[in-house]
Amino acid sequence: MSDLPILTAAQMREAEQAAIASGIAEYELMERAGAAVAEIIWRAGGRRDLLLLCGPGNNGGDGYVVARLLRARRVPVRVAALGESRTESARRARSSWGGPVETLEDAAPATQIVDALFGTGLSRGLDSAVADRLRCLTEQAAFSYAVDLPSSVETDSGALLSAVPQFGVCIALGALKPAHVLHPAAGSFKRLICADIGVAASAQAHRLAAPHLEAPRGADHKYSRGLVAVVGGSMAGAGLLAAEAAARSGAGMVRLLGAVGELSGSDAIVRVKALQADCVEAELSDERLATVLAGPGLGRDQNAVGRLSAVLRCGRPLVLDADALTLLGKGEVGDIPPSSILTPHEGEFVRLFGDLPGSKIDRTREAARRSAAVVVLKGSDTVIGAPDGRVTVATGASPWLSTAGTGDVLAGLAAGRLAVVADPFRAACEAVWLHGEAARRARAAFVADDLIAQLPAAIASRL
Ligand SMILES: NC(=O)C1=CN([C@@H]2O[C@H](COP(=O)(O)OP(=O)(O)OC[C@H]3O[C@@H](n4cnc5c(N)ncnc54)[C@H](O)[C@@H]3O)[C@@H](O)[C@H]2O)[C@H](O)CC1
Ligand SMILES: [K+]
Repeated sequence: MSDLPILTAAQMREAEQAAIASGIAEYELMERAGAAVAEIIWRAGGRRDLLLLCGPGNNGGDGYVVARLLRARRVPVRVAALGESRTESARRARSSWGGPVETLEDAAPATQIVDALFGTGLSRGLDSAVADRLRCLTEQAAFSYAVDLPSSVETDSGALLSAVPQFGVCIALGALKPAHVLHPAAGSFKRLICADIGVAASAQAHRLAAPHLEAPRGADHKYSRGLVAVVGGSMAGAGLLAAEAAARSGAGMVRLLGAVGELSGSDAIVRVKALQADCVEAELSDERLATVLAGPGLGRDQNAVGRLSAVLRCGRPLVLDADALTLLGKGEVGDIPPSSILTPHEGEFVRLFGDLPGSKIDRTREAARRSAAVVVLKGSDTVIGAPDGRVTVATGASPWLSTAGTGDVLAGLAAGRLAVVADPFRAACEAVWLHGEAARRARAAFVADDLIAQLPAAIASRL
């Protein structure tokens, strides 16, 4: 998996303009885009009959290039257009096609369908007749492709501006856009391919890539590999899940602070009785501690407030999750220490940061800037933001992860990786990737404990 750049529509236009300024003609970019799309379709579909739906802008222009190139390979191609072409490049591509152009209403279905109606220039939802026709034709095709983006998705937010059919393949041109990684738009295709069209795209946002992990060195010992303290609480099972994940994250040692003797679990986890804030404070004064995690099963009563306050004062890099985030959102405890990792779900995020504007990427980036912490905004599209503006988005997470305790596992993993690598953004990225990989390996109908069992293999796969 590569860390592909993610560009907004405006950033993509800038990159395109820079390419044009460097001497590549705009029409040449359209030819490259069309050639990349045609090649992908040709390899998968060969000479199966194909219907191209072309819109009025440059996305439609790409479509006419695809039509011409596949016709040259003797694919039976038909083209249906939504009105006249409105850009110079699109008119040139249409006249180079030179073949018949049907209307969308009259076009008969085909084995393969290509949606080149709208790309990054879509400004509003499709008219209902157009959306209906696109859905019907796509559903009747055996192979379906969206050029750059499925028509109807908002490029920068991933929102659906009108109903979108399910496409087989989406071919992103030049770079990924937020809609390729953010839901619901990212759920409107089964497979995503990013085609290189020779436009250099540098971005602060990337798709999360598989990490490169390091094995311990010969001279390492349990403290040099990272000592993690997990501050448990009234719901002891959640704290134990997090501690178990931290213990299998590559860290050297895990201490679970809370009630002693209530739960089973790995004997490698050192249980320390620490029910009151002063006991927690004393335990967290250990100089060897690399990271402290608080939140899973912490509770929200006055005792929890006291213990969390001790955590926030302890001066170690923190991972804060669940109840810790809720208490922080209520303003009942101190501020978030810098260099922490916060792992909110949507509800916790809104309680902490309010209703921020923009896409999930924008909101996460802004929250990280405001809190000076790494923010992991969880979901089917988990976004990780750093205070300096870097963002990664994890795609393709197993829907089976929507089960109790998986958030506790992620928080424990983040704390463990933070203890190992001492860099909160890197640790958060590694934790999210390993969590997704453990879920992939656990396959279906798993519970949170099963993810923990998969962690050593997930880590071994990246050494
Ligand atoms: N960025 C690149 O490097 C390259 C991009 N290519 C392709 O170009 C499109 C973007 O093209 P653009 O002309 O800006 O926009 P669209 O084709 O998506 O459509 C704009 C067109 O449509 C009108 N419009 C918008 N919404 C609607 C609507 N709901 N109903 C009707 N009409 C609508 C709008 O007014 C414009 O007229 C990008 O995605 C790539 O596919 C290149 O060809 C290669 C380089
Ligand atoms: K499209």
